[in-house]
Amino acid sequence: MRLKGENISFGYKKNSLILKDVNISLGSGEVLGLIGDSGSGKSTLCKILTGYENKYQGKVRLDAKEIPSKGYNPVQLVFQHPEKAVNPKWRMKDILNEGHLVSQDIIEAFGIKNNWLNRWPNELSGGELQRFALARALSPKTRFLIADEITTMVDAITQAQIWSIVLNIVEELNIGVLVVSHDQNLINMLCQDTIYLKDINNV
Ligand SMILES: Nc1ncnc2c1ncn2[C@@H]1O[C@H](COP(=O)(O)OP(=O)(O)OP(=O)(O)O)[C@@H](O)[C@H]1O
Repeated sequence: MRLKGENISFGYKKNSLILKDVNISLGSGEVLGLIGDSGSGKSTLCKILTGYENKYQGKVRLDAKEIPSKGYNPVQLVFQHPEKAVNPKWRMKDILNEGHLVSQDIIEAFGIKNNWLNRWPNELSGGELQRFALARALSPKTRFLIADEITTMVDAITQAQIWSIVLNIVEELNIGVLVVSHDQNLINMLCQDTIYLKDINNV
């Protein structure tokens, strides 16, 4: 399976593009890096690839098809701020199992402790919350993971731990991953290939 963005152009305002004719292609089981200056549109491209932003020009295709707009999204986005991706009025066990019942294997792989499950989101650290966000995103129905600065908020040891867990799971499930980061060393360590996004308004 292949996720492709073809000739993607997008601007938040009329006559002011942020992305211009961007092409990106990610296959099952591949780990692709996306690097670029701050403001070059990396997060915007992530939202387009996952269907959260749909007023763009160009095509996003999963094999030859559009990403389904209803039901489970096989292209899952996890971003830098897990606290913004969860309902603050839900307990962690409900957040975790919102889309599907997350397997015990995945819960254990992410080191999610039993006593975290009854807590509210504001009772966990950013790194702990991110483990929940990733555990629920890596469902058996997920085909691609768009990882937008997912470990920027944690220390180097936790970063290495989280990525090692993610890479094991995506390998097992043959999921393709887009790794978005400012950190060239991290990208070099994780990715087989990298694409660079230029800030088209600052060249
Ligand atoms: N909702 C929005 N409305 C208007 N402009 C926006 C919106 N979101 C982002 N932008 C602008 O679009 C540009 C690209 O933002 P984006 O977050 O995609 O960049 P980025 O490459 O991910 O940046 P960073 O590395 O700093 O996170 C920036 O100039 C930003 O100010």
